[in-house]
Amino acid sequence: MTTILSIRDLRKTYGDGFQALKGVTLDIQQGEILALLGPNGAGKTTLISTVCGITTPSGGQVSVGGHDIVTDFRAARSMIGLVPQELALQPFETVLNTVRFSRGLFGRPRDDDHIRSILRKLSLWDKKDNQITQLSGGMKRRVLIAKALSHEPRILFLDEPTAGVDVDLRKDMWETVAELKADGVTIILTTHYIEEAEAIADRVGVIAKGELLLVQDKSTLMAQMGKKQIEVQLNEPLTRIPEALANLDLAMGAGGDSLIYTYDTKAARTGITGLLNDIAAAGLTLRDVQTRQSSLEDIFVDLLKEEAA
Ligand SMILES: Nc1ncnc2c1ncn2[C@@H]1O[C@H](COP(=O)(O)OP(=O)(O)OP(=O)(O)O)[C@@H](O)[C@H]1O
Repeated sequence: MTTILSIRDLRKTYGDGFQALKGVTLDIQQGEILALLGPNGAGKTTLISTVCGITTPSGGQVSVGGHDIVTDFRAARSMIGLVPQELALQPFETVLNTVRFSRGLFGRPRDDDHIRSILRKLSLWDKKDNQITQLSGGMKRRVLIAKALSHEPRILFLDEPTAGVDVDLRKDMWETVAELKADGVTIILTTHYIEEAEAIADRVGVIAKGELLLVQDKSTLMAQMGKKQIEVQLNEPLTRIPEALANLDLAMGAGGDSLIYTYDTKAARTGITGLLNDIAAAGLTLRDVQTRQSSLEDIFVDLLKEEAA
């Protein structure tokens, strides 16, 4: 694996003294999709803006394809495409000219074949002569992506690509991101939507109050999510777990009137049938059974709670 973006101890203190980034360290591998999750004000946009040179870092280093974003800014920036949160577009310009113009801003020679292929990929070719103002919100978002891809960047930043977007359009956007990845583009996106991270990311990072709390493979996180608990409520409270159930790795609920069994939802055998049989064989009778599943959302909320404590 090749590291395409390396962020080391990145700090940002705004002019009013507010510390928006408190030493973020992160390596991004070529071709991966990383989703950055975090509550409002966590520092996600600041992180992206700093890497893209819109905001100056207060400390730390960032290099893009080996180019330092401060001392070798042009080379670093030319490798990056940025899709901002706001729909900042010239309303009366045509789609084609808007995207062509963006490429020119990076000093790249005109290449209509490349622009055509981007517009085709983003299903915008039919609209190439339309003014931006004639497009739907979803199409405008696609134009922002086309602009960001116009100069052939290797890394694409998407800042909340589906904020306020309906479900169909969100799924559409996920497909577009998957196609870009298939073309070898590295993608870093910020999102408030946990299901978005679940749907498209290879890795998930959680950021809060300017600190990166966790970065992990999505599959590892999903394995954590895959845990489910079954709580068996008993008619008679226990003082201790009966000997006959000792090999089941059970926990006793508060007050001793329930037994809690944790299992992996993805396992071929969950062991629930055996559990219920063994409980009956131990002479215990059930009053009720409840199941609980921990989700990425639970993990996320717990992390933020720990951080606040
Ligand atoms: N120019 C600025 N001057 C002072 N503080 C700022 C400035 N820009 C952002 N901040 C503060 O820095 C913090 C991080 O903001 P940022 O926009 O990076 O968060 P975010 O994670 O992208 O949030 P959201 O999810 O709401 O977009 C916030 O508390 C914000 O108020």
